[in-house]
Parts: sequence; structure tokens; C-alpha cells
Amino acid sequence: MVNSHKALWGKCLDLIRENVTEQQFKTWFAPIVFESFSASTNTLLLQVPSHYAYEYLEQYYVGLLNKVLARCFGANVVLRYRIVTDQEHHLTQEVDAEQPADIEPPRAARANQAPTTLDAAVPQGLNPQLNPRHTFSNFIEGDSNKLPRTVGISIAEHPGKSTFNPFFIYGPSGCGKTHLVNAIGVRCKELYPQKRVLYVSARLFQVQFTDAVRQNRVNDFINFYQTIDMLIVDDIQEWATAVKTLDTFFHIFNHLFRNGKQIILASDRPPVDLQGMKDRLLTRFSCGLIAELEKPNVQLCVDILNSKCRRDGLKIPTDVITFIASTANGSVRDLEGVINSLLAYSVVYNCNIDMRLAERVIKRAVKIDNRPLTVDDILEKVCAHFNVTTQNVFSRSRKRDYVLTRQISMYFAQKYTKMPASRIGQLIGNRDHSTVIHSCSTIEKRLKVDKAFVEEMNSIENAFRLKK
Ligand SMILES: Nc1ncnc2c1ncn2[C@@H]1O[C@H](COP(=O)(O)OP(=O)(O)OP(=O)(O)O)[C@@H](O)[C@H]1O
Repeated sequence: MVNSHKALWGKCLDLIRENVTEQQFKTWFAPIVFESFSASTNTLLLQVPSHYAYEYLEQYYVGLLNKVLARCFGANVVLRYRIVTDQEHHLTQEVDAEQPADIEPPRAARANQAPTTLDAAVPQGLNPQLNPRHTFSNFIEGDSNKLPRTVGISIAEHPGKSTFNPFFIYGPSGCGKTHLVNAIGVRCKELYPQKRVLYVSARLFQVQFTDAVRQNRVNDFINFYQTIDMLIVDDIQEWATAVKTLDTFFHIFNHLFRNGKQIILASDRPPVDLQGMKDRLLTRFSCGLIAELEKPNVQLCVDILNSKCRRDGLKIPTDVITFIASTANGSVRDLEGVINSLLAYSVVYNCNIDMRLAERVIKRAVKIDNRPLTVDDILEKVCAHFNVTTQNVFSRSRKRDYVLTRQISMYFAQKYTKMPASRIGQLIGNRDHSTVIHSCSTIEKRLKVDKAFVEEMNSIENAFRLKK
């Protein structure tokens, strides 16, 4: 049976070959591996060599694929991809294909000619990868986000036309950057359905780029991104050391900018603090509008909570809302977590949500820890903050994040444990006392001149007091 299904896939390939150029066939279809066909679910599973290949197939060839699959496997066949995400470690991820849509293959495919860079630039039916739940209507306005929100609406209404291009949003974690940039994309799509809007995280962009390099398809990659009308890139601080990704983005950026396409960038820090990025890119990031999303104040937290309760039909007394808002430490994500825990407790214990329950939940969710801090406690929190491991910190690597985590851990260890520098050095990667002294003075100097860094250090220190 497997063989007959495999043979059917072979037939599909024959049909596809008749409809695309040899080069397109070799590039996109020959590397696909037939995995299985489940008769019970009528599902065909195909392995594709990378996320980029999957996206390209879905972008450009989904119509053709659906037609040939329907011809060979029957009308209701469901296509599922197994994407190889890490060849070295044989990691894969499975996703369903888009449902059949009337998407035409690229012009070159139809004309049966070799693809040109122009042909790659005529794709239809782009999935914008936006989160439809993140809209302006549920992005609550307050003092800390009034400007970025207002500008965001204006950009969505006149993409690429205003002086707010690029629009650079920065702010601490959980304060609504991803929500806001999504809302801009969602509104733009509502107003201009034909516009090619794309949301992509910096990390995904980098993975796609690395795959494209590996497969010798960098031109396709660049051509694809140059077709976008509104490009939204989230968390671009993650590119700080990705030199080649940045160079490629530089070309894409210039092309889009020159052609009046809208670029929106989100980061946890302003351009001036994006160390590692070249000036030519930073000046471009800064030539539109840079707007800060600050931590929400208590009033905004109250408004957000009230809105969430209205939307989800929850009844939470005002004093409880105010109490939760004042414990949130400026992260809306934390607020949402507390509400979800409250709900769970009220259901499990079958009780109303009142102050007693709120205090109990918050105490459990966010417990104050009075034990003296150890170097291990400090390392754990600082590593968690920068999303690195202690092995990274202990290593000899000079990677920016590792060095910073190491220096900050040494600084806090000296501040909180009062251990001698030599002992701190021993415990943090077996470094000598001069490294510890140098690290502490580097951090102290930066604290004197860098406001955002002071805030970041404060938030790490807050985490020391809180024990989950
Ligand atoms: N003003 C707001 N109104 C309503 N919800 C908000 C607001 N700000 C943030 N949120 C909600 O808070 C949560 C966290 O927001 P979001 O993911 O956008 O933060 P972020 O700044 O991108 O964080 P990170 O940098 O960690 O990715 C989301 O569920 C978002 O919907």
C-alpha cells in the first residue's frame, strides 16, 4: 500500500514537472520526500528540507500542489508537511498545508520559462502571519502608549506614505510591542486587503536566511522580501551579532524604503543601544519615527484588566483589579497570568474571586523570598533574563549576551553576597579576581550613563526578591 501511495506521489511529481520549469522542479519539488499517506484521515505527509522551502511552496505553488494532489489522491486529500528544522540533529516539525485556494503558480511556471528575479516577485495570497486577536480595539490606550498607538493607526491607514517610515518601537518586555505591531498589520489588511503585509520575528527571518544560504537561494529569499508592502520585524535586538543577516536585511530595507513600502521594527531597546549593528543600518532605523512603549502605569493596568474582564465575561471586584494592577511591575503579560490563575483557582475551589483569593493567588504566583541571595540564585535570574544558560556564561565565549550576563552576575554577586572577588570569579566560570573587578567597574560605568540599562538592572533586581 505504501508503495502504491508513493507511486501516486510519483505521478504528482510527473504532473508538476509538466507545469513548471526544470529549474523550478529541481529546486522546489525534487527535494520533497514522500513520508506516508493515511487512508483513515486521507492525509498525505510530505517531508520538505527547510522552513523556507515549506513557505515558498505554500506561497507560490499551493494552487498547483492542490490541483495535482486532487487529481492523483482524490478531491479531499489533506496535505501535511514535515519540515526539517535542524538537519544536523534530525529535528522536524509538522504543519498542515493551507486549504486549497485559487492561487496561481508564478508567471514563469505558467509560461514554462526559466524563472527570473521578477517572476519571484509576483506571488499571490501571502499569509501575513499576523495574530488576528491583536487589534487596536483591544489595545488599550494610556499615557505610556498614546503616541505609538496613534502613530500606529496613522501608519495602518496610510502605509508607506507618512514620514513615520520606518516606524521603530521599543520598550521593555510585556508592554505590548508585539500586540501593537500586529494591530497595525491587521488594520492595514482590513483597509487594503490587496496589500502584502508580513509579520516576521527577527529569529524566524534569520532562520529562513540561514536556510537560504545553505540551499544557495539567497536571491529568492531577497526577492521574496522585496515584494512586501508592509514588513513588520519583531525583536530585532536578536540580530545584534548576526552580521550576514543584517547585511541582507540592509538590502531589503533599502529596496522597500526606496519604493515607498512601510517598514515597522520592534525591539527591546532603542537603535542607539543596538550594539553590534553597523551605523549605516542604525541611521536608517532612525530616519523615520522612534517611539517608546513604556511600562504601563497602574491606571493603564486597571483599564487593561477591566477590558479583559469585559471581553471574557469575567466578574472581578474593583478592589481586586486595583490590587492586581499594583502588583504587576509593569508587565501586562504578568497581569494576564494572574487573572488566568485566579480563574483557575475560582473554578477548582468553586469560590468567588475576591480579595482573599487574589492575595492567596498572588502570594503563590509571586512569592517574596527573604533568604540571603547566593551566587547560584543570581546566576539563575540573570541567565533567565538574558535567555542564556549557565554553561554559556561559564564558557570562554565572547558572545555579547554571554559576556554581559557574566559581568552582570559578577556585579550583583559582589553587591549581594559580599564574597571576595576571587571566590566570585571561581563560582562564575572559574575566572580570576581581576576579571571580576573589571566586570563590576564596566557595569558601574554603564549604570552612570545608560538610563535603559539602569531600568533593565532594576528589573533583574526585582526578580531577585520574587520567587516563583
Ligand atoms: N495596552 C494594552 N492593551 C491590551 N493588552 C495589552 C496592552 N499591552 C500589552 N497587552 C497584552 O500583554 C501581553 C504581552 O504583550 P506583548 O507580547 O505585545 O509584549 P511585548 O512588548 O512584545 O513583549 P516581549 O518583548 O517580551 O515580546 C499580550 O497578551 C498583549 O495583548
